[in-house]
Amino acid sequence: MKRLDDWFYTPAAQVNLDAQQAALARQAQLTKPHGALGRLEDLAIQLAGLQGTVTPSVKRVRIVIFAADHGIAADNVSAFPQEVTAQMVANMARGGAAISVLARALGAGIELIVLGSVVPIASDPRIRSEIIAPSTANFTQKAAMTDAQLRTALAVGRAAVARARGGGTQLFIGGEMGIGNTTAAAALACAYLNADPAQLVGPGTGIDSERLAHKRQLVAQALELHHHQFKDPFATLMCLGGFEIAAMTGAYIACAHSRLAILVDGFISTAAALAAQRLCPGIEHWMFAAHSSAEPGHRAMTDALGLTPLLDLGMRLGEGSGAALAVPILRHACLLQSEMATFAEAGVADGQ
Ligand SMILES: Cc1cc2ncn([C@H]3O[C@H](COP(=O)(O)O)[C@@H](O)[C@H]3O)c2cc1C
Ligand SMILES: O=C(O)c1cccnc1
Repeated sequence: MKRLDDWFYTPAAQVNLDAQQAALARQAQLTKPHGALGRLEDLAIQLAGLQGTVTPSVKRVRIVIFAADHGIAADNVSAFPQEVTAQMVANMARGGAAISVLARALGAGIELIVLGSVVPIASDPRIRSEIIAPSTANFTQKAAMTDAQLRTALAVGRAAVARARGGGTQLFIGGEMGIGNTTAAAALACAYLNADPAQLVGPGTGIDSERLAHKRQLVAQALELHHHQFKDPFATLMCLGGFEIAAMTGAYIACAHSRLAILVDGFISTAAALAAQRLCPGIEHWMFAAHSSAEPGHRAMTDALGLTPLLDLGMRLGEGSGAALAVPILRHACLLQSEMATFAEAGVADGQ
């Protein structure tokens, strides 16, 4: 049952406009032609507004990976078998996944949370088990999850942000692992954007054109089955989402409530961001889009959120990997804002 006083409907915190204004003024005094640092200037100014300081910092980065299996995987929508979700979580715990390498290189903290797995995950202190069910239901037949399951998933994300906040995190990255989740993400994108599966459903891990046509057909079938729910963003997420997508949605909303900047990764993360924006208005001001995913349909979502991706490396991995690669850009934007000399300090003549 929808209750408007539920925490996830609370609008995002207001950005600190005074800090943003002060950062803008400082940019004009730094020893460079006005605007010469391009988007790095905008990033520093936005971060100043989010962190409430003229000298923002994103030294302390937290990456939280949410993993879960999907009922829709039974319909052959991925190039890989469903067991890969659990196998990749184990790989992440051992430090061998792409995101493990990137997190190490950044000195970023990483947390692994499993919300649903068809393969039992061995007890491992590096993996947090928040199992809701082995997988979501197949959304071509019924709602992917129940109201209670969605609330639990959202709360798992919120709790992860509370732990990150407690550790002094300055930038939050959500990553995901879940075979079949590009189908769920595409279905969500179609529902929230009222778009055609032909435009937004793509090959994910790399299926051929015949299976892609089948994947589009399944999404169209799910949209037909659940369309009467699409006026309600919560019910839309319940019908079409995944546990990991919903947890990421909850995490993003908690960031926007607790004044924590969000770096959004690729296709699946952006679907979670879109869900978050429909539940929690204004959250897009707390977000940066890290990169353009090669998955077609990503662009429609970043456009709808009003976000311009920082990188375009042709990546289509997920795990938070594209976001990790964009961290140095944000870090350097902050360092330039904080450490460059002003014209007055350096004795350099200012321009007009
Ligand atoms: C080895 C491997 C590592 C991954 N890391 C992220 N994904 C990505 O691929 C999956 C989504 O694609 P689809 O919808 O086609 O299944 C997700 O788990 C996503 O994070 C991976 C996929 C595989 C196979
Ligand atoms: O951009 C992503 O997040 C993505 C794209 C394809 C497969 N897995 C993840």
